[in-house]
Amino acid sequence: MIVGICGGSGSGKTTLLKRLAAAFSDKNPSVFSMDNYYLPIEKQQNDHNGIVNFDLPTALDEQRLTEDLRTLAKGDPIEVKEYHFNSPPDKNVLITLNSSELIIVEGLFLFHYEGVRELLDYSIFVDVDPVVQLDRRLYRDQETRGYTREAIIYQWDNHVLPCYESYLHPYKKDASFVFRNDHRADLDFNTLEQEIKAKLVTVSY
Ligand SMILES: Nc1ncnc2c1ncn2[C@@H]1O[C@H](COP(=O)(O)OP(=O)(O)OP(=O)(O)O)[C@@H](O)[C@H]1O
Ligand SMILES: O=C(CO)[C@H](O)[C@H](O)COP(=O)(O)O
Repeated sequence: MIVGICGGSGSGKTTLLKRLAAAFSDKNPSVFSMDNYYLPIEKQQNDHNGIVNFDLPTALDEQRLTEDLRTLAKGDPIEVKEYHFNSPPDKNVLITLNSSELIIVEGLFLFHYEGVRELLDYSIFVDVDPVVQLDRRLYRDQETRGYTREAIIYQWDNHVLPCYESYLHPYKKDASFVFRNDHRADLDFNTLEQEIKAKLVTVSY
């Protein structure tokens, strides 16, 4: 069974993925991020001001992501290069990921990529106030990426928000579960866990 976690930047996709992986540790789930499929910087598109826009579906290798998910769904292992924003592509570590009866993947464009969407047995949309998301992004990008506040706000207004409107929000209504990642997160997590448990009984590869 493949569970896909989608949601805006800083909404809490990775946090939810880790929490689900821990809750279903008895299944030894395969977990990974769409971020591993970012194309190298020279293949990224610039906006009208010459600033790289990482928030476009073309920023990633959609075909390879789709093929890898298909391979995992068949029960075969895949090899992926783990993506780290600040490290050059040749420094990214190649890891082998074994398949499992439970595969959990997170990423911005999972629902937008049609081939990926069709492979998902269960889809989760992580929903949180955009003000909170921007706060988290300001913290992350200043602390770990060394961006200025001005650069982060520019990216937010010109790349991240338009991306949300075009490639994320339209799919929210069709998600199997909308996870409210605020004071209701624990409540929603309990419901979500039960739903996935029930679904696991009906879906198997
Ligand atoms: N329910 C929550 N309460 C408080 N903080 C949270 C919650 N969920 C996530 N966070 C925090 O918000 C930040 C972003 O979360 P996370 O990394 O999971 O988001 P993401 O959608 O994967 O985005 P990114 O790829 O930018 O990290 C992290 O610092 C995480 O610890
Ligand atoms: O920073 C980026 C890629 O590294 C992109 O701008 C994207 O918005 C990140 O999304 P997320 O916060 O969900 O990883």
